[in-house]
Amino acid sequence: MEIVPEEQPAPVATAARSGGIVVQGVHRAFGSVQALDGIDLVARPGAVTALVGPNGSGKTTLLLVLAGLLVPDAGTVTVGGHDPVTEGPAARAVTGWMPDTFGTWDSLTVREVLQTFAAAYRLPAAGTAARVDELLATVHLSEYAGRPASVLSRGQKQRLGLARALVHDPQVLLLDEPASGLDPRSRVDLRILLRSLAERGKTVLVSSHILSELEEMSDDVVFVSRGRTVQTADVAAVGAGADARRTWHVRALSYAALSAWLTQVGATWRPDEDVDPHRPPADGPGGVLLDVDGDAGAARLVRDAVAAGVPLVQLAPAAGALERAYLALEEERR
Ligand SMILES: Nc1ncnc2c1ncn2[C@@H]1O[C@H](COP(=O)(O)OP(=O)(O)OP(=O)(O)O)[C@@H](O)[C@H]1O
Repeated sequence: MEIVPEEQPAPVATAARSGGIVVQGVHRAFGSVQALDGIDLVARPGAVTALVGPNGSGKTTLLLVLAGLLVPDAGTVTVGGHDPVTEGPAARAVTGWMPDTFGTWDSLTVREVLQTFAAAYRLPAAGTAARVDELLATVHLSEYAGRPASVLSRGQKQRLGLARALVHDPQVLLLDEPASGLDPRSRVDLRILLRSLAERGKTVLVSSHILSELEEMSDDVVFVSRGRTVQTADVAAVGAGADARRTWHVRALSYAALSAWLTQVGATWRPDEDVDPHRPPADGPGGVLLDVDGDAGAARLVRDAVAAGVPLVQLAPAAGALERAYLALEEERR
């Protein structure tokens, strides 16, 4: 039985004990580049945790450490209750890993790729065929089962990589940019699949630059920069900054009426990106970007615009909550 010292903070101890991920003070350098510089992270079982940070901030390096493919220079790591360095086989048995790029598996069919991984994880041969069929159906590759894996498109390869990561029904799933190359339908499928895995108690850690997508599927978010964690947050709480001043897209059936009214009431606005500021629509529809104080301010805007006869058709935040939080953090760190 694994013993977690009592003095550890509650979320850390819980995540370590119950099949989550715990990273504490991890360092890893490549020559003179300090890719991880004391990073900390907790990913809970039963939740999707988003790993967010600029290019080169250490996300892939961290995921490689968690997958047991890179040895950290310092710090401690627990994945599904095991240390990937000292308990490699046990950690790998509970970990599914989807890298951002794949090899080509030149001589194997799509089905054989999954059979090979099933054998590597020592799944009982009797159940393998059914498991492989189930996974191929999950990632919508059944019709490609007999085709060489090397001829798959980029997005299809991503989906095969996801099936590969799931082959042994791992407790912990590590996904590096899983949505890149996926078409819109496959992105929705990915989101639904990751949510359902979390609901089954799995620990899902996913890195991506598509913040709107992460916002829809994640429970927690860990922002990293220069190899360190800069903030950890509950995604719902990030979205709850309802009082903050932010930019909205506002669109009306008459751009002229909208812009004239906003000017008259002294609002801070500018033409939206699809409007040519030198030739604004004279009597057609069009939109503006408008700075408004909080959700209450947006509600007042709609009320006043309608009362003034402006034919409003759309009011939407110009960026999602996660994107705003990310940009604000980046701004702070400049
Ligand atoms: N094998 C390597 N050899 C040398 N430097 C490396 C190696 N792998 C990563 N690095 C460096 O470590 C830093 C972190 O890289 P990493 O790939 O972890 O970032 P990332 O956050 O995943 O970036 P991206 O969002 O662009 O995928 C970068 O400065 C990168 O150049």
